Amino acid sequence: MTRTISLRDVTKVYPRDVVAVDRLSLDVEPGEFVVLLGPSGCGKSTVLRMIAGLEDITSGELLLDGNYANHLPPGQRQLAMVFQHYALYPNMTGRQNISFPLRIEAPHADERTRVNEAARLLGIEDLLDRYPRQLSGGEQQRVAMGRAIVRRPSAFLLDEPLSNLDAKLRNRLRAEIATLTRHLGVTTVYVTHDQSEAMSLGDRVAVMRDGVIQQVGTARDVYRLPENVFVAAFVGTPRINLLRATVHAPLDSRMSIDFGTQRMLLPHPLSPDHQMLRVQMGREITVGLRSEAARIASPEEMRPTEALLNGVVQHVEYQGHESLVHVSTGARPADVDGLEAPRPTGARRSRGRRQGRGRLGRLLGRVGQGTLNGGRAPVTTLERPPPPTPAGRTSDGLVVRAGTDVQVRVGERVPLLLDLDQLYVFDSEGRRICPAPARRPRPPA
Ligand SMILES: Nc1ncnc2c1ncn2[C@@H]1O[C@H](COP(=O)(O)OP(=O)(O)OP(=O)(O)O)[C@@H](O)[C@H]1O
Repeated sequence: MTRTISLRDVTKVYPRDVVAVDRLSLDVEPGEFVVLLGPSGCGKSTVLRMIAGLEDITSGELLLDGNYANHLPPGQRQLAMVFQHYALYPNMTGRQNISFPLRIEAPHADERTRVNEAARLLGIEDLLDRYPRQLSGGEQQRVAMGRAIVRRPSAFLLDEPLSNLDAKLRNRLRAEIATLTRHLGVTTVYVTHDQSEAMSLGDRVAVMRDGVIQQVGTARDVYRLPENVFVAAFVGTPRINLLRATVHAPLDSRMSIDFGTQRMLLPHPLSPDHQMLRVQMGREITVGLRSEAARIASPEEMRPTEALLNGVVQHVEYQGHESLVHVSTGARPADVDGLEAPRPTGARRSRGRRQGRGRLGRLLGRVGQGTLNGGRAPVTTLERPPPPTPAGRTSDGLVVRAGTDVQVRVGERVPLLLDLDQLYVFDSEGRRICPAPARRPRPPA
């Protein structure tokens, strides 16, 4: 059996008025794998713990298979939770650890078949007689998973189960968890602050910030259609380039986006999306461009949907199959608050960041650095070239993906062709206005 998990307007207030979760609603369908993704302290674990029954719900409703479940003790919820810290009993073997929940439920039953079955699924049959200290981190986490699945739960709640492991092992176990939960067909809610983990695991990803869900969607949707600048900045590597800009819309000439040192003329006639920008005239906007939306190429190669910018190469990250080129264009980077919440080493994190800020005020604020320059469609006006920046300084560089055939040197001035179909614009409150909410960007050529 697998379950539906529904949260309706759920709020959690800890002592001293710390609002950890704020009117959160989410429906997880039977067999679905949903990832809660967000920076440290945004309330992910609290949501999981409320579903598990380890935290009381301050207000709102938890429904399990449509039935009100706020009051059910953890043991009656038939949910299995796996934590970041494996929490194995050190004086028990793998087999004893895995069988422990069964022995609690039915002390005299023979649990060997179920333990063997769980061990086979996890590929740890040979490790059952070892103690935790004789197991690697990945093996310990498999035993912890074994302890969770042996009860044949109707849902898994996984709280950063891989974060203590090294990157290689994490990737491997990630794939194993995806295969295992699919095989078992069990509803899964998985918490992580690692966006690449979220994107590779979940049927859907719920991006959280300050106790509030910002967007729920497939990995593709949250990447390609971020509803606000926070989601755009939190999801994707390298981080989306974000630039401050203004819309210039004179009655007698073409509309443009100004980045300060460079002006990007919008193609005429305006696309429906670009028409939406007219109302932003005079207000500050944020322009977002992912690294794959710009290319270093000669202006003669410019396509009708591209715009030209010039920049100066600041730094080149060689990645083998490609290079990430940091280019200074002289535009002002936009900041998004809260993306980089420091991750405490202990279990608890900072609190009470909510006071004194409106909801939308909190939205803007948290993006890291990113730099972009706007250039613009069929015609780009370079009013003045960007000033060269000291070599090695990359914080204000627009990051552009380049193939291995593109050879550039630090300090070199390069043309950038920007794909306008992949241009995001966010209003002064951080909401995406372009592509318009009902429209989708075209896939890259
Ligand atoms: N028992 C508690 N008492 C008081 N405040 C708490 C308690 N547990 C969590 N908090 C606060 O609630 C907020 C959300 O915490 P939570 O652990 O849910 O965040 P998280 O997104 O899971 O973070 P992390 O990724 O670091 O695990 C934080 O501000 C945290 O300090």
